[in-house]
Amino acid sequence: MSRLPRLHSSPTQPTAGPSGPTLKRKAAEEDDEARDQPRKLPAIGARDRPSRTLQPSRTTPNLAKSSSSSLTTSGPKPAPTTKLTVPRAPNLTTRHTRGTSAPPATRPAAPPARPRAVSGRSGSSDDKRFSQLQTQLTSLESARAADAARLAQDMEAERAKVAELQANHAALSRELVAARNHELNQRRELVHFSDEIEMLKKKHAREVMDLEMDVKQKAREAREVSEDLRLCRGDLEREREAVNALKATLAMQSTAHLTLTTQNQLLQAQVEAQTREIAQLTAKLEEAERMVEEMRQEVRDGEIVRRKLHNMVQELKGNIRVFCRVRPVLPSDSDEEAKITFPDKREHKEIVLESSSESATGQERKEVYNFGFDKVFEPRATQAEVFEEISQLAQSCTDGYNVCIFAYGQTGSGKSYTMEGGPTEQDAGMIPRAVDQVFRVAEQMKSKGWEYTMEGQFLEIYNETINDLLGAHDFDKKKHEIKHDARTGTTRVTDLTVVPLHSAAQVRALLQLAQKRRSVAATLVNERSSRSHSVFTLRIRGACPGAKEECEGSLNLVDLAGSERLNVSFANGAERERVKETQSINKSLSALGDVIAALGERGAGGAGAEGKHIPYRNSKLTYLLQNSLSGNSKTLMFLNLSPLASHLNESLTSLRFATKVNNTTIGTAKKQARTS
Ligand SMILES: Nc1ncnc2c1ncn2[C@@H]1O[C@H](COP(=O)(O)OP(=O)(O)OP(=O)(O)O)[C@@H](O)[C@H]1O
Repeated sequence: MSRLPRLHSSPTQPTAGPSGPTLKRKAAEEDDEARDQPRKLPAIGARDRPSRTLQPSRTTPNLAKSSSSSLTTSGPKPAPTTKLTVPRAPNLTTRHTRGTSAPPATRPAAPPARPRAVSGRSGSSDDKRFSQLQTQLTSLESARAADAARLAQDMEAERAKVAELQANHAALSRELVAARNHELNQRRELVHFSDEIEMLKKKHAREVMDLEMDVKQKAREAREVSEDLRLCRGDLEREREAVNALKATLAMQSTAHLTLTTQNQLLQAQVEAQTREIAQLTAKLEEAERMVEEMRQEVRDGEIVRRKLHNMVQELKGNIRVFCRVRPVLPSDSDEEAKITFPDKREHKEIVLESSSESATGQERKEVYNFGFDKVFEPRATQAEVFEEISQLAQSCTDGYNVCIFAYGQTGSGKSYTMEGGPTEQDAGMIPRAVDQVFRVAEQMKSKGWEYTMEGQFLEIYNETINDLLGAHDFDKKKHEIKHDARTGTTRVTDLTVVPLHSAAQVRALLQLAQKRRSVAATLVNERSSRSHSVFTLRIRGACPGAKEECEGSLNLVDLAGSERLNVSFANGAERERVKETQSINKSLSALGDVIAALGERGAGGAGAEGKHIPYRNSKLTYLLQNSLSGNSKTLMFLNLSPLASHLNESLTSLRFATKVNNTTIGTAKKQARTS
């Protein structure tokens, strides 16, 4: 390893690297080069071994001296031989020796040939010259002989030197071989170290790479860790805040806990006191409950008594009662107002109509018609005031009685207004108010142990045909029949829609639906509501498990068709249809009159009164209302009157019919009640 710096610092050795030749290859190349140029090896060896220099022979200066002297005299001057070339010395010496010891035979013969050719051109000068040359030649020959002798001596000396040089050469060759071997070893070592260095470099590069990756990985991890640290710090900060908040809350809670503990102790003391109080109160409550039960029983007994008394009052009022109502003059009315007065300001039971006519003598004849009914309502009477008078009947209905309220009067006299009313709450008529009342009473009766279920149906009788106003089908499609149950005193109409009723609002919606269907069915010549009877029936079933009592009542609210007489003499076309309607209306209304008259006769007693036939079957209306008119019902008739003078005659006819009804006694209504 100590030699590594030298290898790196050498200018001839390229540094190892991925692009340049490797040290090993370089050494191999140098080795090959050395083999190709063996003469340079001593120089390499000399470089490796600087201390060893080649020593010149002791005889060399002599040789150089002799050669120089011989050349100076006999040929061109030889090149200086200060640098001794060891291998040539023997060859030179050998040639030199051969030249001197055995000179070629041709060389001495050449000079005589040239004088021969010259002597041919000039005689004496040539001879002279020839003799000079002969002289020179002789001197030269002698000089040459001397030189030869001297050269022979030199040769001997040179040979000795050559032998010495050869010995030196052999020694040097051995040294060279040793140097080569050494160099080879060095090269091997060099290659080995180069390989080692290469491996170390690769290992180092790998380690560096690994370390770099490690560094990157660590840097990444460090970044992640610092990010985590930052987040953790944030979390920590928040947690600290939360902990601080919790500490504050805890402090508050501790205070609150202390307060509550104190309060709790106080409350426990109170609870104990109250427990004692409760025990006392429980005893009192049990006593009170016992008393309540006793009072409930009293209420139930009182209710039975009230019903009996209520019924007695209704009976005293008469089973068919008649209320007369005169509508106000409307802005649309163009006719003169009739003279109608109401003299009974206290009980409101009288109505007086006055008419004036001219007698045959031209005198004014005044006629006064006085009528009395159960109640007479002036035009200014409100719907609420009218209903107040009939609310008792709605009460009877929940008590298990059949109640029938119908409106009678000519077209436009206010029947529909009285029964159904207008759109506002204030204008609501008898049907919605009666239904409200029934639901209200049913609710009140709950506290007395009564539970009610209700159902409703709505039909019209048009031209003696029953139509279902709550049905899903068109009018006049289904045939409906009226069925009476003599045993229960109830009436059913076949295939009629019966709707369970749960609230007064639902009943109002049903009434609106029915009204819409009637207006859809109306034509130009046929104001259907005026030309048909409509009957809304509310059936109520009540049960009082405590009293082991059940009851079933019904409320029939009837809006009759207009009762005016029509001149039918010359009817044709559309009028003929109207005549048919009027005839059927008249038929049913006169049938109603007949039924009431027959009932009156039977009620009045007399011969054959008991077995008097009541012609209920003469019209659909009377047959439907049979149970309501036969004494098994509390019946109320509204007589609606027009205030106009032009309607006076119709009003008088209606008043007479109503008086007949009012005077009729139809028997005593029976309560539809069962006890179990
Ligand atoms: N007491 C009243 N107060 C105010 N307006 C009334 C009163 N009675 C009736 N009317 C009005 O008189 C008009 C006719 O009344 P209504 O339609 O009730 O008569 P009707 O006898 O039912 O007629 P129809 O037989 O043709 O059905 C309606 O516009 C109604 O609002």
